[in-house]
Amino acid sequence: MAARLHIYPSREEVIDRARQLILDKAEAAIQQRGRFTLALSGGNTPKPLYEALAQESQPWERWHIFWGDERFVPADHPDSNQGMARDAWLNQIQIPAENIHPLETEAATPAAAAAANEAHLREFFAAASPQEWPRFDLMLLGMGEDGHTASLFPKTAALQVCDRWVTVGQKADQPRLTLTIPVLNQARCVLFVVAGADKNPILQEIFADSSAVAASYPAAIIQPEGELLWMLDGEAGAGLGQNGLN
Ligand SMILES: O=C(O)[C@H](O)[C@@H](O)[C@H](O)[C@H](O)COP(=O)(O)O
Repeated sequence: MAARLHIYPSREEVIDRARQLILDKAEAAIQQRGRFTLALSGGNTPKPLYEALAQESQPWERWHIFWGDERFVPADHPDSNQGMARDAWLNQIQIPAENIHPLETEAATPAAAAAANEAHLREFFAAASPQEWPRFDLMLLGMGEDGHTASLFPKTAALQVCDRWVTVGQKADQPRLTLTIPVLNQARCVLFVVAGADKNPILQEIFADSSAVAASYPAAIIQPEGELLWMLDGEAGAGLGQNGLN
């Protein structure tokens, strides 16, 4: 499905629109399937979104929270994506502990952690065969200045992994855990939330350049069968047309 791109004047409005979209997707998923499976992104951009969600009144017992990626650090480490989302949101709401599915980093090595987390996901999604893929209701993603998303960094081996659900990403010398491209592309809806002028050059390449280089950026490789929505603030989206949301 083609990307729908919308550019909002301010970062605050992007966060508010993203919040509303998440609530809309949650309501629909719960009505249709009895639960809402949401995978979170890390970094700085989504923190105010998580803080806004902490103010909502929702049937949290129907929500299941996952992460698209995680730094290979303990949950109480300042770099932990899990830790950031718990502090900003999950510790403020009545959600059953078993509904929170972090990418655990307790294994001895990143590869062992990737395998252990994949086993948990396969059990949750009741995957009957190795060829099955999980279908998250909503995959929330950010994008780095280099075009990475989740912990899928340009020119890394993780981009070639197409037979696993979870693999090891590599940011320079920092190992990470990340869902793989096939898993991201299986999501019913992928929502990129990107803000700031520093992201504009790479967005110009991704959206205004049909070259193979632009298509090679990890964020550009995310082409789900379901919905693909980009929500940008004015700085990130400067010079880009918009074809999207009302
Ligand atoms: O673990 C992470 O850091 C994220 O999952 C990563 O993919 C993030 O979305 C981008 O790096 C953008 O980060 P900012 O929002 O901080 O710019």
